[in-house]
Amino acid sequence: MKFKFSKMHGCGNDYVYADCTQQEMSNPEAVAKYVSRYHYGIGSDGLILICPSETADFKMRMFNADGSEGKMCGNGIRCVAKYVYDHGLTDKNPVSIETLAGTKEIELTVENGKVTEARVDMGKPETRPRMIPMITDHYIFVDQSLVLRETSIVGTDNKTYKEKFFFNGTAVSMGNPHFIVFVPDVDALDLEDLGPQFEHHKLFPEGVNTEFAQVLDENTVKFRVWERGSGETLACGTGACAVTYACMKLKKAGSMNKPLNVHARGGLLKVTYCSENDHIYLQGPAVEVFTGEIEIPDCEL
Ligand SMILES: N[C@H](CCC[C@H](N)C(=O)O)C(=O)O
Repeated sequence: MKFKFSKMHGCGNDYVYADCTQQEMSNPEAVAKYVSRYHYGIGSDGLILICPSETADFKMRMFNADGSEGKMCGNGIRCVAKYVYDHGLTDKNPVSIETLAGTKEIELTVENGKVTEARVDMGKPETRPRMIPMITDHYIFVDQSLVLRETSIVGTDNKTYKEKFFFNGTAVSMGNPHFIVFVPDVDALDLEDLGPQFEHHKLFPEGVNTEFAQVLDENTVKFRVWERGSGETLACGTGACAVTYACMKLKKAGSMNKPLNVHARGGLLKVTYCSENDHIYLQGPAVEVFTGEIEIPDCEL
């Protein structure tokens, strides 16, 4: 199977993008696994398809490195908007893109005919447990935060994890599930060890993206992320929005209608909570690195 692709990233959260406006791709789950392998494929956090839509200008389908389909991708949707504008598929600005988490509107910043950054209306954050989804039996809430105390957990992958860990976190959905844990020093964490324990915790029946956040001052927070289906990535757009909402809800940082500076390992995202419509707005760069064509042996699919 052969297809043309564009390699793009938002703050280092990189995906392989395939233009499927003329022809759909069969078994994208298998393609996502192949292109994400860092030494045998192209190397990426996953695959994003740009598809036609009956209800919006375009549709985005995103697949994590393990082939699982995500409902929304904040860094990815900025790159989709850049792709369709730069490659002449549309001259609209703003552009609307349908996702499994609803249709999003993206305002483009254009310099010399190319999109350099974009601002996404990410919609409303959701914190009701059953909407995350999160099963909160046997857990307690402490001042709106969820306190996990486990002697040992068996994950949804039936592995038994760490004898004891204790975290105080907050769950927010941006159309996909996030659990935000505030820590004193994100750089001191061993995410390879911690990440899977949250991702596969029975508390989250559909898995979870986990952000470890460190407040630097009232206008600045930094975070690392262990993404569901992709592991640690250099940035997570929906995660930055979830972190911003958690910071405001717990009065740790940020203020309404003013951008919070959210530093991911791969770059800076500016996130604003608008009190007028309860929507969160995500602003950040979108970069096309190179284009190419790849032939994937049928035996790999
Ligand atoms: N791993 C996520 C999808 C990608 C989100 C992230 N890359 C972003 O920029 O929002 C999930 O399965 O819900």
